[in-house]
Amino acid sequence: MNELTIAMPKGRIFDEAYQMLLEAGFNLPEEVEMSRKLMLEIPEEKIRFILSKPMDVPVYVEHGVADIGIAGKDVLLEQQREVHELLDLKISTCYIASAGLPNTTMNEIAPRIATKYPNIAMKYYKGIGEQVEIIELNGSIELAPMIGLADRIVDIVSTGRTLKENGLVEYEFITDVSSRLIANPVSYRMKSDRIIDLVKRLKKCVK
Ligand SMILES: Nc1ncnc2c1ncn2[C@@H]1O[C@H](COP(=O)(O)OP(=O)(O)OP(=O)(O)O)[C@@H](O)[C@H]1O
Ligand SMILES: O=P(O)(O)OC[C@H]1O[C@H](OP(=O)(O)OP(=O)(O)O)[C@H](O)[C@@H]1O
Repeated sequence: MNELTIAMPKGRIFDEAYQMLLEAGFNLPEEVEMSRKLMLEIPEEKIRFILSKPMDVPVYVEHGVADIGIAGKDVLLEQQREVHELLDLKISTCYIASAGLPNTTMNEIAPRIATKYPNIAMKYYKGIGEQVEIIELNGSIELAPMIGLADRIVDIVSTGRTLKENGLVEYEFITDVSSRLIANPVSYRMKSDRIIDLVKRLKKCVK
């Protein structure tokens, strides 16, 4: 049996994704002590996990150092990497929307959009025929309209709490997001038995 290297996102997605693998019948330690270890070997299952930043999962998979990975659709849409998307796990669901201060219109000449997702935002505004200036930020995106840096933000909404607590309102829904199982195209051919088995088992656990 081939060994499978799985790139797992640390943070929000990890627990749900790991739980799904347990439900799919993989013999993994129930309590993953969240040590500082970035690589976890599970010899009984011939699985090795690498724990990475969510944004980096597709990088490891595209380069083939991980055979498969679990990544948010937001990250996949933003990066457009050469990976196969095998299954929608329907976990860590949220959506991407535009938001801003209430009752405001966008500056007509060069509206400014703050976001962690420059490609998604640019594609969206191009699609609706708006020419915008993108301001890329790495977090706390909601600050941008509050302090006059941008007319709108394009960001993830889950409960809506961050928008609300910062006095912002949602303007346009852009796209739904959930976590996906992705594979390196070469691994998919070379380790097809293992990967197809994994997909079949996970498919049964999708809720
Ligand atoms: N409320 C949410 N905010 C952000 N991402 C969410 C949310 N709900 C689900 N997700 C999913 O989780 C992923 C981000 O996970 P997480 O927040 O752990 O990482 P991150 O914010 O990119 O990492 P870091 O803050 O460590 O740089 C997203 O790519 C998205 O698919
Ligand atoms: O609708 P909600 O449930 O409030 O979730 C949405 C918020 O969560 C994420 O931020 P995160 O906590 O990752 O912080 P950061 O982007 O500032 O790092 C996202 O960028 C929103 O700000």
